[in-house]
Parts: sequence; C-alpha cells; structure tokens
Amino acid sequence: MMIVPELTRLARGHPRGLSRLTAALVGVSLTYVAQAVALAGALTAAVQARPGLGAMCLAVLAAAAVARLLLRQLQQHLVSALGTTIRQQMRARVLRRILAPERLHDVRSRAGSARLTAVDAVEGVDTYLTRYLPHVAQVALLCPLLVLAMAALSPAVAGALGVFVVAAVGAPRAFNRWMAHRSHERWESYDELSADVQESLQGMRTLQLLGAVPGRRRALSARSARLHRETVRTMRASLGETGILDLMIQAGTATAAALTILTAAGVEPQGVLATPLAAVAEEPLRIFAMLMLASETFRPIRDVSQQWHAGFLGLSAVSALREHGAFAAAGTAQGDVSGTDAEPPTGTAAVDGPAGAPTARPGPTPGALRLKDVHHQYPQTVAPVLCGADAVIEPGRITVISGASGAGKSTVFDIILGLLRPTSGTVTLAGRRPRPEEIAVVSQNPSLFSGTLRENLRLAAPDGVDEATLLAACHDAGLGGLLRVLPEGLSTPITEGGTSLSRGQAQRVAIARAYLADRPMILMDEPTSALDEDTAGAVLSRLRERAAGRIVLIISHREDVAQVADDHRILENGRLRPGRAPTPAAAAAPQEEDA
Ligand SMILES: Nc1ncnc2c1ncn2[C@@H]1O[C@H](COP(=O)(O)OP(=O)(O)OP(=O)(O)O)[C@@H](O)[C@H]1O
Repeated sequence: MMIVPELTRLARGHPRGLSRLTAALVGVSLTYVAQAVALAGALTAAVQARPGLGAMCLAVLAAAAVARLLLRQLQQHLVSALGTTIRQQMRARVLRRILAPERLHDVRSRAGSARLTAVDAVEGVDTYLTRYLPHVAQVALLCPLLVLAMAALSPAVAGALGVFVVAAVGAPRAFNRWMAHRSHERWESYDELSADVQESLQGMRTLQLLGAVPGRRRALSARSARLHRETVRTMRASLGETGILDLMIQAGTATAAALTILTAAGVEPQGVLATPLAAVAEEPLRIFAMLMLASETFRPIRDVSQQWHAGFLGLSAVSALREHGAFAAAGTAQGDVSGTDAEPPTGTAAVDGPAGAPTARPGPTPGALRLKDVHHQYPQTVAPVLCGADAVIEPGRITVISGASGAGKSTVFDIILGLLRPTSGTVTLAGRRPRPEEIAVVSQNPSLFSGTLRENLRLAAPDGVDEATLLAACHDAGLGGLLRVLPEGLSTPITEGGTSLSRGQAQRVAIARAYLADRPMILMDEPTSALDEDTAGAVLSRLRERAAGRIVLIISHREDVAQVADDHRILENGRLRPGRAPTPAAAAAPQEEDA
C-alpha cells in the first residue's frame, strides 16, 4: 500500500466526490457482509431445520445482490465524475506549465516528454485517485469495524484477526521505498523512449537524408529494451509486495477459522479437544457468522491490492507530474480549466498569429516601441548577447534590423514578445510593457497545424471573421495565386506541420495570419526568406499598406527588405546602430508622431 503526499493532497481538494465514492464503496462491501451473515443464518436454518429462518436469509441474500448491483452503478458514475474533474484540473496545470514561454529557451524541455505527462501520466493518476485511494479509505473504515464486530462474537479471534489485518496493511509498506525507486526508473525509460520517438518522427526527413534512420532505429530499440527490463523489474517488486499481502490474508483467514473452531469446541475434562460439531450444533449462528466474518474482514484489503496495480502507472508518473507543475497550488478547478487564473510572468504572444485571445481587440496604435539599455545573457553562457541595445521604433514606419548570424536578433524579438526577460533594461510601448495581445508575429519557420487552410488562418483572426477578410489577408500576403489553383480553396486540407505546403507558401500563410490578427505591432523574422524576388516584392509592397498606423519590425538579411525600410538598424556587439539611409521610396512613406 503506497500513499503519496502530493496525490492525497490533491484528493483532499475534492472532499465531497471522494467521500461519496468511499461511501458507495463501503456500501458495496457491506452488501457482502450482509450476505455473509445471511449465509450463516441459512446454514443455521439448515442445521436446526428452521425453514422460516432459511427463507428469510435467502431473501436477504437476494436483496444484498440487487443492492450491490445498484451501488456498483453509482460507484462507476462517481468514479467517472470525480475522474473528469481531477483530470481536467491536473491537465490544465500541466498544459499551463508546458505551453509557457520559458520552455522555448529551456534546453531540457522535450515535446514527447511533455506530451506523455499531459496525457498518460494524468490518466494514470486519475486511476490512483479515483480507485486506489477510496479503497484505501475503505480499508481504514471497514476493517476496524469488522474486527470490532468479531470482538462481540469472540475477543480472542478478533485479537488474532486484528494482528493479521495490521500485518497485511503494514508489511507491504516495507517495499514502498524500493517500489518508488523502481517505478521512477521505469517512468524515466518510458519518458525517454516517448520523447525520442516523437523527435525522430518530427525529424524523419532530416534523418532520412542523412542516412541516419538505421542508427536511430537501433537507438530506439535499445531504449525499448531498457524499458522492458525496467518494467519486468518493477513487476517483480510489485509481485513481491502482492505475495506478502496474500500471505497475510491467507494466514489471517486460516488462523481466525482455526481459532473459531478451537474456541468453540473447547477442551473435554479428560484433556482432549471436544468435537467442533457438538459446538456447531449448540450455537451454529455464532460459529458460522465468525467463519464468514473472518473472510469478509480481508475483502477490502484484497480489493485494495487489485486497485494498486491499476493505479501503479500514475504512481510512477508522480515525479514527472511534479516537475510539470501538476501539484502546484493553483486557483479553483474552474480557473485551472479556463487557464485564466494566473497571468504568466511575461507575455504569451503566439508565433505567427495573435499574441493572446483572438477576440481581444487591441485598439489604436498606442505609440512608439522603446528599447532602453537592454542587456541579456543566457544562463550557462560566457558572454552577453545584448549589451545596452537602444532603439525607438515608430508606428507607421517599417523598421528593419540586420546583423550577423548569432548577433542576437531573435533574442531582441523574444524580449519584445515577453518570451524572455532581459537581464536589465526596459522594453516599453507608450511607457508600459507591450501587451501580448498587441503583437502579431511572423516567424521564419511558421507552425501550421493539421486542418484546413481556413482553420489555420482563423487561428489568428478575431471570432466571426468573414470570408472576404480572410481572402483579403491572403491576397495581401501573396497567396492569391495559390488560392486560384487550389480546387478546394480555403477548404484545402493541410498536413500536420504544414508539410503539404512549400516553405514559401507556409511563410505567406503566416503573413496572412499576422494581418488577420489586426494588431498594432507586427514582428517579422525573415518573412521573405523562402520567397522568390517577384513574390517578395509584391508581398513587401502590400506590407507598406498594412503598415499604416502600425509598428512593423522586421529581422532580415535580404537587401530587398532593407530597401523598403524607413528605419534600418544593425545589431552588432550587442548594440543597435543606425544602418543604411532610407531609399527615396521608403523615405516618402507617411510617418506618424509618437503618441
Ligand atoms: N536558450 C539559449 N541558451 C543559450 N544560448 C542561446 C539560447 N538561445 C540563443 N542563444 C545564443 O544567443 C546568441 C544569439 O542568438 P539569436 O538566435 O538571438 O541570434 P540571431 O541573430 O537571431 O541569429 P540568426 O540570424 O542566425 O537567426 C547565439 O549565440 C545563440 O547561440
């Protein structure tokens, strides 16, 4: 029997559900006790030839069977209701931790591992909480009551029974530490295999091109073999525990039965044991009831042992769940589910789309974006990336930042987005931190999701966006030609990861999403890197129209992008310095005062 403090704390957060469930369970067990007593009565009726008593006992047996059926239905219903609540609560907490900006810069975070925790681990814990724990509560409630009932019939037998109940519950706990260690190791293997498989699938194309598929397959087979070994070891440990438990149950039942017979039979005056049959004939109900009760006292313990195996997966996932914040003190279950009861430390701007809920309307451009003396150094690195970057980025103008690879351009973006906290310095929009819902982002490698093109575009758009707005955004993003040749148009299905589109097409979908998001600030990371010159030219000229009244900040190495810049900066040695002067076309573009 293993009790995990975090899981019991979590269960205590649902006292009503858990106590109802335990009550239903105790009700089920009491029907067995009633049947045991009725059976003792029926045997007594047979021994004493009392048909009236026999009929009554048979009626009780039937009523107990019907009651058990109904209580089992109720128990299933309660398990499902409590399980749903607990799963939603834990999953919301885990997802909040997984889908957090900090993870983007966490070198240890792995998608497969996060997925495993959010799906399998939560399911496993549900079983532990909704099945195993109520059974443990039942043992704590019912076993002492049954021992007391036995004490009313025979204190000696009750004493022996009590000793074996305590041993059956307590002895397997000696295995707890070992079991915890084994199950933790098993989960680690499971987790690593899951993360490796997911990463291999994602990088399949690269592995294929590199000729690294056979090597990867061998590595995965080795991981799989390790998981098998860990599972077998864990099963062995679990079997050891179950063996001890069963031994105590059998020994306890046999001892109680033997004592019942011996104490009932008594000793003849000449020093030999009297025949138990005489005692049975004298007080059959007491003897039969004691024999039945001795067995029933161990039923809750036998049940808990079965549930233990069902809840074991969840138990082994406890450390992963702990690491992913599943037990973090949070608001109400409702708040957890909606995910709105705690604001993340920094912004949550989504890549290639709106930076918050699509329904949030950002309002007019609030003013200039200012970077003031921004410094940043990543942990475990020897030198800072940014050493006092300063800039004022005006609305209504296109600002382009260039710089050598690794100069820190994406770092600047992530700081503006709130995905990274600068080591020092400030980023402000009209004197305050930019709000996530004010920024639309076009990343260099946009993420597309399985679903239709329309669904991918709508991710960014406010609720109820009409077809004409979607088409206008596609047109301005240079997708008009593609839409004309797609037989299903916006209803065209897209594969997972957007692999059914070319890189350039995916990039333009990302640009359309940014337009649909309709935010006062657009950040673009190499938005035309996969486009040919003509397409890039068309996209950039429409960008100028879309830039009216907005802050548009682009990272790009491309000369054609630098040419449309009203304001060109070069990131060098951690600072932003002025770049090339604007071209006449760009200089003629309308400018707006800082609000
Ligand atoms: N999470 C991280 N931990 C440690 N170092 C990091 C991390 N992210 C980025 N860096 C380092 O910070 C530096 C700047 O990276 P950044 O991605 O901002 O450069 P960049 O100018 O956008 O480069 P590129 O043009 O090649 O995309 C690089 O040296 C990079 O290795």
